[in-house]
Amino acid sequence: MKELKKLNVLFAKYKWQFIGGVIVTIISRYLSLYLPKYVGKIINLLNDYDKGLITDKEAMKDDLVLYILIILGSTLLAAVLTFVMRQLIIVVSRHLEYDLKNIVYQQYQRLSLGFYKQNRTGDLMNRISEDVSKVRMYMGPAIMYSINMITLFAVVIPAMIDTAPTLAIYTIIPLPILSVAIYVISREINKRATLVQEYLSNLNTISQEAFSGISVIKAYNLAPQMNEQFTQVANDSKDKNIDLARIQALFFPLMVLLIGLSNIMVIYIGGKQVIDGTIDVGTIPEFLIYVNMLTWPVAIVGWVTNMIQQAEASQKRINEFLDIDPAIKNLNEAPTPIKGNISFKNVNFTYEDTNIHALKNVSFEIASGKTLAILGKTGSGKSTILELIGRLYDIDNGSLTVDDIEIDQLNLNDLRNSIGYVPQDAFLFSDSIGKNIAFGKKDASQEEIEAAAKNAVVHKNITNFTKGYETVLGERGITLSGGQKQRVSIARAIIKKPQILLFDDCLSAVDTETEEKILNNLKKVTKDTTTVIVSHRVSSAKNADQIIVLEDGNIIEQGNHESLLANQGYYADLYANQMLQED
Ligand SMILES: Nc1ncnc2c1ncn2[C@@H]1O[C@H](COP(=O)(O)OP(=O)(O)OP(=O)(O)O)[C@@H](O)[C@H]1O
Repeated sequence: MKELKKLNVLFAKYKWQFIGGVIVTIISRYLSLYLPKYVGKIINLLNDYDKGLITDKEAMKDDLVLYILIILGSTLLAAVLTFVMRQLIIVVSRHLEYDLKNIVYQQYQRLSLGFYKQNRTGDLMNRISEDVSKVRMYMGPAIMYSINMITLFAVVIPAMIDTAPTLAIYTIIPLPILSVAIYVISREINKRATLVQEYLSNLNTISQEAFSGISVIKAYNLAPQMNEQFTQVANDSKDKNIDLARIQALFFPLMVLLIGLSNIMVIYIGGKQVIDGTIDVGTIPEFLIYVNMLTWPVAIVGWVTNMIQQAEASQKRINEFLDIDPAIKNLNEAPTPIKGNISFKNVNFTYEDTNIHALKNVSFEIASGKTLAILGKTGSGKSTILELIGRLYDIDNGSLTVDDIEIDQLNLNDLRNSIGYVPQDAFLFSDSIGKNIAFGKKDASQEEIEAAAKNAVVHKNITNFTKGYETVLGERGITLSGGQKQRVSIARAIIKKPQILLFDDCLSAVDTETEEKILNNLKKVTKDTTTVIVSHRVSSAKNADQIIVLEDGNIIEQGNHESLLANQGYYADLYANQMLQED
């Protein structure tokens, strides 16, 4: 229960509903005692009449009607209260589930990029859906059934002992056996159900990958292999389902058997006691009802125990994420407006998970409003520089300042708000193109959206679609070409009019002519914006105020187009090669 303690804060928020739920449960269980008591009385009355002990038939009839009305009234009231109990406790559990999901989601948003690189999306999704659902089972049904069972025991057992103590002991004996048996079975059911779940998720992964990669599958004629793989996993999944069905099939017969045994015990022992004259005949039906009232809650003890164990395991997984301190924290809540002077002095950076020393003693400066281009072979550390400017990671040592303030001393929100970032692989949401562009600026008008699209040279492509800016992208919407995606992503960044623009090789999928147009437009609209362009193409870099060339995390060349050409190094070679290709 250690892990579940974390939920107490949440429970406290709804304590009155809980207390109400407990009170209502106690009253409703108390009312349910009237049924067995009065059934017993009715049988005794009829028995007395049968033996000729009652002579006033009319008075007896009146008593019978009264008893039946009492049974009806108490049962009805108990039913209404049971409904209220469910309303209180189960509704609270849904509120708690909602609160918990929000807490987990907010924590996800706080966590740094490194966390997402280390954890699989499926796992993140599972903790917020599957695990939270299992915890809800503890917060709702498990607690409700436990309260129900405890109160039922507290009222029924004293009533039984009060009526017939010996018979009560014999009747109660088989119940713990039932409880243990159900516990063992439901544990096995859970084990098998978990396996079924795992196989189902394998099946989902295979089908999802087959659908997403359908073009590769068709091009390589891999359909038969995929079929075979799918059939294999589907077969395993079916076997696991059958295993589960087998054990589930045991559950109810076992319950019926044990209830039957308890009933026989009541009739056998009770019958003997009636013959001995120690109890009335009406006590037998009264006890039969008690047994049936107690069986379900007792059976449920095993089930509830399992539910709590599962919730404990799930909450442990949730806590693992909740307890993580984000690697990147905002150390300054005071506003720090950003102008965009960026300076790297002997910056070193190593990726913790791979231990790759991605930047080695990197130094350069960009004045506000100037453009820096970064070139270099793949894996040389270009994107890493952009990630450090966006403070997605903190540097190991050296100094990285923006407007002469160490980057970690800036208000993180101000820093991020001042940056327009276009990643290497443009990610667009399954929403309209217009909304995807406006994502960079919440209150953007249609004119602003179109102006950004025009500057990113994608406006014409968009207006060619039948629905224009309303065209929905994503799984069920249309898919844009690589170059179109990149340009929509650029429009999203520039609509924000940021102080710093970071372009991570985001012109790679557009032809050089369009690239030229975009860069010229950018020059006009981002006059005061510090721009960093990562590229493999000299054409993207040649007009920059400053160019650096990286190799294996080191700056090997630094200057502008002319000085680097004169240098006759990597840049000059690259330029010569690329000019040759264009010719
Ligand atoms: N999140 C990460 N975790 C661990 N290592 C990483 C991570 N991102 C990049 N690296 C490693 O750091 C080095 C520099 O990567 P970076 O992405 O900065 O290169 P790049 O110059 O932008 O390459 P490309 O031109 O292919 O995009 C590479 O060796 C890469 O494998």
